[in-house]
Amino acid sequence: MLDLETLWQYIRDTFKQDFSPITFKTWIETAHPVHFTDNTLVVEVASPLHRDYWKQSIIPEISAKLSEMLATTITIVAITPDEQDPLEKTPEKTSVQVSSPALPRKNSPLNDKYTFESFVVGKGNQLAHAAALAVAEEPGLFYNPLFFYGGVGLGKTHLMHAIGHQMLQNNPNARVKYVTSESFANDFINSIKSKRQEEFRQEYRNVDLLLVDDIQFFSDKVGTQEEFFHTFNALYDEKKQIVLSSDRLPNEIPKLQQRLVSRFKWGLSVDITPPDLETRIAILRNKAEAELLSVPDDTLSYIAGQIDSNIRELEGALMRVQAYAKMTKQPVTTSLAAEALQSLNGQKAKKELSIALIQDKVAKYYHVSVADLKGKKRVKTIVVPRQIAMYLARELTDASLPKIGNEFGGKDHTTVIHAHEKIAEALTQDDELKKEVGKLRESLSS
Ligand SMILES: Nc1ncnc2c1ncn2[C@@H]1O[C@H](COP(=O)(O)OP(=O)(O)OP(=O)(O)O)[C@@H](O)[C@H]1O
Repeated sequence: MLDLETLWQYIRDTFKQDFSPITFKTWIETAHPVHFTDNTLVVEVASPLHRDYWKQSIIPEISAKLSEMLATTITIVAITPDEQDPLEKTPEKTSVQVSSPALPRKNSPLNDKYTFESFVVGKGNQLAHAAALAVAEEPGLFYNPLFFYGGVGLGKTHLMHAIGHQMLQNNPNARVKYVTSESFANDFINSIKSKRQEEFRQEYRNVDLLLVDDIQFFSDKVGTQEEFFHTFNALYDEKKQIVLSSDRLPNEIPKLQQRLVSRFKWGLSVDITPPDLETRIAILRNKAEAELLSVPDDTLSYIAGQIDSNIRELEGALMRVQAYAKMTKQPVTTSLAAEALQSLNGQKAKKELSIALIQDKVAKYYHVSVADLKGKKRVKTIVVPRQIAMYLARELTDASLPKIGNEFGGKDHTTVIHAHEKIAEALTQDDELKKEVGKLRESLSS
């Protein structure tokens, strides 16, 4: 049976790919599903302007897509917050639906697409995948907490949802809660404002599995960290499974309390690194199959060769090729893919010269962390890579000196000038350094 949450998630997923990010953000992200009864979906939109646009443009698109995919007609009605929900027959219902706004999200639903079945295992994520599966099968037993870390768009969220799905499949009564760290923080703050802290605690502590995504956003949030510390302890003591994700290791998250850092290390921390070409091709093939697209193998290889770090971008590229083929009414071929991705490559080239990328490459090359490059440590093993990264940022980007200083943890522009001079000078004398910087330059321009 199709329910409101599943249907809405489906609509969001589909249109996130079909619409441009700005369209998606403006029209879909601002809307909320209200009711789904008798094949009629009521959606609350932000304003009369939104409603009119929905009527004219969004509803016909969604309806067409839904009837194609579900082989049934779904009527969609858009209303503004001031308008009466047409499906609401009794006043009592109002109080059920529009309960106090204090704790708006009870349970962020899991994304149906993010399962173990749809996850392609390769070198970069093998360990993370195995740990995820172990935790899903035996929650609270092996690795508690399980901590995923790694770059953007590499499948951390996907694996977290997969754990949730698997656990529910094994035990449909399991209480699974997935939130981003920001939702956790918002819920916590709202609970204080509305004096519902007890309710908040019940919600977060009476679960069998708590998944908290992107916990790097806890940095700086002192009160939230305090509350999370107690949530963590309560769950841990009850042997309930905790799974966390971040773009870096716990001890690299700025301003994360030491006691949280040490607790996060109690279990297993496992990183996810960018997939190799073979894995990228396999991911694309899976995606093409799931979306019922027919894409020749050499075209999949071509697309996989174009984007080598972020799987979200990789999937986006495939969708772009598909949309381009549809628009120009041509079959998907490698040359068509090359045409479709041309502008993307332009953007990529620009992005390759971003300071963040320079920092990333330099950090990896010298086996230090990006946090160290941005930090204040004065040991030589960090100072030299930091100065090299600043030098390259000055040489290879158009960024101003203050901007570069800012990107290095808020340093003064004179520090950047000093670093640049120092390395420029050293390069005239030190052949080894010259070689290293040459290699870095090369890797940044490839
Ligand atoms: N191994 C994989 N197999 C199939 N799909 C994958 C794999 N890894 C990532 N994806 C897909 O790539 C997209 C991005 O993944 P996800 O959102 O999980 O990344 P993330 O690491 O959580 O990123 P962020 O740091 O931005 O939160 C998703 O659509 C996901 O399904």
